[in-house]
Amino acid sequence: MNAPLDKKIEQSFVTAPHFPIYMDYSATTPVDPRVADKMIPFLREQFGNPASRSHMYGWSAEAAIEEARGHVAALVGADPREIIWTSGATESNNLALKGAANFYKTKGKHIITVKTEHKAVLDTVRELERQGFEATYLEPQDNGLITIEQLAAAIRPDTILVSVMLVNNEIGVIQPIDAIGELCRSKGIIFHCDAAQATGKVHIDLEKTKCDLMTFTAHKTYGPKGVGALYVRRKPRIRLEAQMHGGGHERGLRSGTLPTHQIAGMGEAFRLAKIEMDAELVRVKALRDRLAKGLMEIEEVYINGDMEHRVPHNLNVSFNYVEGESLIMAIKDIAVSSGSACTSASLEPSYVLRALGRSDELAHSSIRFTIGRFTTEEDIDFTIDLLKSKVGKLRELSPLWDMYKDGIDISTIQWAAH
Ligand SMILES: Cc1ncc(COP(=O)(O)O)c(C=O)c1O
Repeated sequence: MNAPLDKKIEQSFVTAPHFPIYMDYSATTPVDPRVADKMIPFLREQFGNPASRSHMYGWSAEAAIEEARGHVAALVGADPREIIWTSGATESNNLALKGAANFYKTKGKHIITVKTEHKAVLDTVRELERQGFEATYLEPQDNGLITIEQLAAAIRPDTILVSVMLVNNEIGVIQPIDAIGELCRSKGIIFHCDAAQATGKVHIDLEKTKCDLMTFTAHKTYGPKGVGALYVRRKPRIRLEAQMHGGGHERGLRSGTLPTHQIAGMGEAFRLAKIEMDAELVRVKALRDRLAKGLMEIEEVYINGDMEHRVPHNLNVSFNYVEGESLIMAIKDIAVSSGSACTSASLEPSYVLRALGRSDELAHSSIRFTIGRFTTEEDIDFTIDLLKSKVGKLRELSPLWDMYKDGIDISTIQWAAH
């Protein structure tokens, strides 16, 4: 099942003598060529260590880093001094959650998060539980969203930290972070938000939104992999316990020599996102609507997650009466994800779709289409035609589909146990 990667690539070339159409933008985005151009000088001439204070090499690297910090801050309405560089969203989530929990543990030991968060939050909270913290995992409604009433009901006198993501990586739904922020602030609780999937897709204004810690990563917004940032609010001031010790970089919060080329790339990616976001949202929404309309022409197709409170880049669809693995194999001409890419090594149905109340069968037969800056109308039309044809063919082989067509209610059948 888990063939080595070179074998998988080789096999995929056998069936598809070209790279498939990329529809997996939530796993990672291509690096925008303008971003790559911005990075190159820092790998060549301007290779200095930004912490070198005594010569031009260091100064020019430091200037690039501060410029990039300004671009990241500007996209989200923050002060540049509130941006701490990290290696990506996983590290930012770890620093935010472990850092805040440990700094404020004398105030209380209760943390609230949501069952549909990314593993970088869930596993970090689990680790904190092992260290003696207590956690509540909110169950989303069947549209993938939590309500403010649910959160209010879960808050206890010893709650110190709430972590709710902005945009879900599997279903693209947008959680109500303004209301969450208001509630947390009124109760004196720290609010962390994983916004890895949100930058360039949702307007973020941290001057207005009462969020204390926010996670970013470059590689979901046309920047390079391996670089991210954590927003740490200054007013009111949020304190963290550092998780990485060493040279005292980033005001002691995250030691380690800064990767200038990566950071310059993230800055450029976020600068472009700010300029181009509004036009891009309109274009991507038109593409997503075209895709949704085309796929809904197929019988027994269900969209997962709320369609209104959702980024236009995501369409997560369950194809009933089709075996998920067979479907993925049949549509190798497009690069998509079944559930989250981060968990696709396992064949477990997506925990996010399960949390929405989808049956294992429907969760298994779901495909996440995620599109973006370089997706074209031709890509969308190709995808619709491919899905129509392959779903039809797979259903021709399916006894369950025959039964459904004969009007038999499959849920009433008593299957023999093996
Ligand atoms: C919501 C969310 N959080 C965190 C991560 C991890 O990000 P990174 O790859 O930058 O560590 C991802 C990426 O899959 C994500 O989608």
